[in-house]
Amino acid sequence: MVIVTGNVELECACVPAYVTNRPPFLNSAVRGTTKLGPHDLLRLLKKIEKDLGRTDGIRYGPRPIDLDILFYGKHHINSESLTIPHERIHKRPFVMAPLMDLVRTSTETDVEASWHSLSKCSDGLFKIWENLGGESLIGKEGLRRVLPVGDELLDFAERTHVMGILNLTPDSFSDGGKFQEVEAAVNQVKLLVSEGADIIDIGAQSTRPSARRLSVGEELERLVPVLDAVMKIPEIEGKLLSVDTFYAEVAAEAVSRGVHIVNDVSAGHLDPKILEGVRELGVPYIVMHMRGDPSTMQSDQNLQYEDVCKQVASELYSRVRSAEMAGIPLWRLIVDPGIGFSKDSKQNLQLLAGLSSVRREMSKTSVGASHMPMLVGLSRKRFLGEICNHASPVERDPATVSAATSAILGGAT
Ligand SMILES: Nc1ncnc2c1ncn2[C@@H]1O[C@H](COP(=O)(O)OP(=O)(O)OP(=O)(O)O)[C@@H](O)[C@H]1O
Ligand SMILES: Nc1nc2c(c(=O)[nH]1)N=C(CO)CN2
Repeated sequence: MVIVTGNVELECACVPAYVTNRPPFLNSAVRGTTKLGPHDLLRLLKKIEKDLGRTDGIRYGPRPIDLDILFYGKHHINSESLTIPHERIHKRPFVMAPLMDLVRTSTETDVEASWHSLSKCSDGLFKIWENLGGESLIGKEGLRRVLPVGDELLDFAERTHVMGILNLTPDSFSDGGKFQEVEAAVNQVKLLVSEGADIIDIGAQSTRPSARRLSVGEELERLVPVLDAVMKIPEIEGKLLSVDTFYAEVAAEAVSRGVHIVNDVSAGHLDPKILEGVRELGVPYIVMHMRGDPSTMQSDQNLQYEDVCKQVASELYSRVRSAEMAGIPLWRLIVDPGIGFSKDSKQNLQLLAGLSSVRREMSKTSVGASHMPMLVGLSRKRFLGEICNHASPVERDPATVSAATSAILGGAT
């Protein structure tokens, strides 16, 4: 397992260290496995830098890309051309920040444990990060956590973004049937944009428990004409589009037609090709929590939780990990607790009221997972009516209802 860090020149991201009269840089870190030895890996990185236009220039000076090896397994290397761990990790917040997102809190493997012991501080990487200023540095001194999407770098910490939902499903439980006609769908998108939507999510497959599963061909037949028409309207300029699909082929077709984000309610479970497909597409991926599939998600077994927040957090994290292992970097993932998917009304409320505890639970496994943008889909879900409905059979603990309501109103994500 190796960790490579890189930064590319950008219009806006982090203020660079060392040389300040150059444009800001986007910094990131990835972990992966390689058959290359450390020096061969360095040679490959140098070749990539060169292929991307880097020429020999001033040390620490401007460059289109810089790739460094931070760790290489448990190895400690000190040769003329290579020092591992990289000598300056501990001095650089812009390296430590993305590195911390990768390091798990419980060191599950010898290799990860060695990264802490090889670092220049006997208390390990977490202490180094804390000494530099830790999480308090984010948002200051030019250091921002961003999600690259389309031509933009979204800073989800800045404000809550609103997603408008367009269902092209005649059998959908909410607005089913209304927007089959392209024109009606386009008008609905215009309305959503005028009402403040930042992202438009288009789905052609119903995830209702009793819905018949559409084939790839059927889904595309519903989706493509609308998508093509929506892409042409001026109102969509500057907005993001996501496609709600669990099929790799639908995701690829939608992205080729201009969609920016793939929203997969199955988090990779329903089509074995989707994780790899999304990796190749290089777009953000919404990983939603659900047990089973839409036809089994509300079974008694799938509704069994001892602590819904804890279990959703840990099951969601394992999907995040699978996505990462399939090659989708953490910075492209958006997590979603899956309100209404394998949860009953009480569990939906507990989850909504406990969104911050979902994050806390995730941070116990991985610092990075706790910082991911979080999507919460509430639109017209049945349990919302039950919050207000006094005749509801749902057991309503007033504190839970009140916390859930403020989560909804306050944009807790
Ligand atoms: N862990 C490492 N990763 C990458 N390069 C390394 C490492 N250790 C030593 N080097 C050597 O450092 C040399 C200069 O690297 P590079 O051009 O990336 O420097 P820089 O970007 O100016 O500084 P820095 O690497 O501190 O960001 C490389 O040619 C390489 O031989
Ligand atoms: N990510 C995500 N996708 C969805 C959701 C949801 O809550 N989250 N709800 C849906 C139908 O209700 C359909 N699609």
